[in-house]
Formats: sequence, structure tokens, C-alpha cells
Amino acid sequence: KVHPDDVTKILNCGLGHDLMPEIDLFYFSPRKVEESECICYCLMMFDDLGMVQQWQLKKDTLARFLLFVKKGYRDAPYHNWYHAFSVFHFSYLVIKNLRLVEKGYISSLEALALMVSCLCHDLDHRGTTNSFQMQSGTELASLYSSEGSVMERHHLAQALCILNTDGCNIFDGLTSEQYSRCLDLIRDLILATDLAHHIRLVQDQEKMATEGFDFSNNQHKQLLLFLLMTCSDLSDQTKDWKLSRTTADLVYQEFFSQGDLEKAMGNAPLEMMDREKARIPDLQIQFLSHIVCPVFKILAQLFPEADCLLQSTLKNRHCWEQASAFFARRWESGHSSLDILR
Ligand SMILES: COc1ccc(Cl)c(-c2nnc3c(C)nc4ccc(C(=O)NCC(C)C)cc4n23)c1
Ligand SMILES: [Mg+2]
Ligand SMILES: [Zn+2]
Repeated sequence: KVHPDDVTKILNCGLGHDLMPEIDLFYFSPRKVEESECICYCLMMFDDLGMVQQWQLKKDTLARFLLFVKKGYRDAPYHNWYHAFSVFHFSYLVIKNLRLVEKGYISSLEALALMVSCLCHDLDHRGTTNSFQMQSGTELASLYSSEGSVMERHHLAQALCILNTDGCNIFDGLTSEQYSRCLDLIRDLILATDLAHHIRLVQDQEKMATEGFDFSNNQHKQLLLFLLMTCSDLSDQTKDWKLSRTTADLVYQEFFSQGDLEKAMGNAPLEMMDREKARIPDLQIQFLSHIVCPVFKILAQLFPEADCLLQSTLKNRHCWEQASAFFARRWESGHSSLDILR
């Protein structure tokens, strides 16, 4: 599936190529990077954080691994390679800008596992939810439904499969102890991207932020790693309004397609999946209020330099409130299309 000359092409762009200016700033949108250059940027971000050197990552192995990961994503409207690349880029941003390793919040092995987990966290996503897998009895549900987090277990399985592919084991420079620690981390971090898992933990994360991070408390260190995964997964909401709105559009394309499927199967979809009933601005105000802003509030409490991220999510919520008020007026007068947001 990946040809040797694909690998050499990547290596020619190599690490010497300097990063796009501003790629290490919070407001940079990774979706601006040309698709053909993404993998090269992944290589450079690993190198920029000193990981290639520290973990003896072989460039051709890393290039081959990245090509397999990129090919491992389907072209779903939202859950595609660009989502994975964006989530990866955000993990690079927080590691670099919050100086997480230098300040001792996470180890350099945890930083490596975090970035690799972000890249792999939605591998082979079909644009449908865990509950859709269970309700329609997909093959993934039959494989994983007994343990829950059906999609996340599949993403993890896909990641391990790539790591076990010839010439793709980027961790072969690690000691066996580091290797097993790294795989345990990747397992926990990918499973932590199930929002249901996050919702179970968020109160503990809030408590950790108000009490203050305890560097000797391993539970705090684990809660922080999970928080960083969720922040990365939601990072489009920390960018400008245009990107945040476009992302919502793509997410609802997936949700509404699932809703259409559920109707065709005779199951009533959730309102947020039903293109006849969903009111996107109101749904986004709820999603930002209940999930996104609280997560970046916790991050900003732990890292004051991350306050700009919280402010962006609050600004995007405000934009949805404006949109909602506008639509309320239009709905009253009988219009109902989103095209004003174009
Ligand atoms: C962090 O993990 C995930 C997993 C899957 C998705 Cl799609 C997202 C995600 N990424 N961007 C969005 C946007 C813009 N809107 C969303 C609206 C609702 C939901 C949702 O899952 N609601 C039900 C739940 C709260 C019980 C997710 C949304 N979302 C994040
Ligand atoms: Mg996911
Ligand atoms: Zn994701």
C-alpha cells in the first residue's frame, strides 16, 4: 500500500526544510498546510521537539509509518486525515508552548506517546458513532461492544497493526521497558478520546485544576494526559470563527448522514443527527458550553498562557449565540437554511 519511492519523496523534503513561519503559534490552522506536505511537517514537528534525536527515530521508518497512518484514514467529511493531522499539530503546540516536558508535567516518553496517539486516535473512522455501531450491530460492535468504546478500540487496533508492519516500528530504538510503557500509554490515550470516557473524568480534572497540579500525584499526571488528548481532539474550536464553523459543518454532515442511515433502518436518530430537526447553532452552543469551554477552562487554570485558547472557544460560542438569535428571527418569518453562514 505504500511504495518505497513514496518514502524517498518524503525524505527529500527532509528535516532541513524549515517549518512554515507561525506553525508553532496557537492561532495557526494546520488545515492551511498542503495535503502533500503534511507528512513532511509531521517529521519536522517531531524533529523540532528533539524527539528524532532523543528516541533515535529512523527517518525512513518514521516516513513509512506516517504514510501508513495517512492512508489509514478514510475520506469521511470530518473524521479524516486532516482531523488527525490537526489533532497531532495541537499536541505539538501544547508540548512546545506550555513547555510540558521542561516543567516536568509530562515525561519525554509521554510526550512522544501523546503525539503518536493523536495521529492514530481516529484511524479508519467511518463517520459514525459508537452507539450507531451497537444499534446497527456492525462488525466492530461484535468485536468490541462488550468492553465499550467500540470505535476507539478499533482505532487502537489499527495503530498497533501499523506499528507491527514491516519497516514501520518507529519505537525500535526504545528499550523493551520504554516500548511497553509507550504502548500502554498509546492504549490509554486512544481509549481516552471516547467522549463518554472524558465525561466520566472531567469532574476529577476540574478538582485537580482548582486544587493545583500535584507533580508527585500520578493520578494528576494521568488526568492531565487525558485532558491534553481531549483538548487536542477539540482544538478546531480554539481557532478563528470561520474554521470553527466549517468544522461544525463537517461534523453535522457526518451526523446527518448517520441520521439518514438510522431512519432508513427504521431507528429514530438523536435530534442532533436528524437533519429535519437539528438546530445547529443551538446544538453548538450546548456542545461548547457543556464540553469544549469547560475543558479549555481547566487547561487555562493549569496554564495561564493557554488562556487565549479558552477565550477563542468563548468567542466562538458567542458567534453561535448571534447566529442563533438571527435564525430565531428568520425561523419566525419562515426561512430555515444555514446559507447565511457561508
Ligand atoms: C472529543 O471527541 C469527539 C468525538 C466525536 C466528535 Cl464528532 C467530536 C466533535 N468534534 N467537533 C465537534 C463539534 C463541532 N460538535 C460536536 C457536537 C456533538 C458531539 C457529540 O459527540 N455529542 C454527544 C456527546 C456530548 C455525548 C461532538 C461534536 N464534535 C469530538
Ligand atoms: Mg474519536
Ligand atoms: Zn478525533
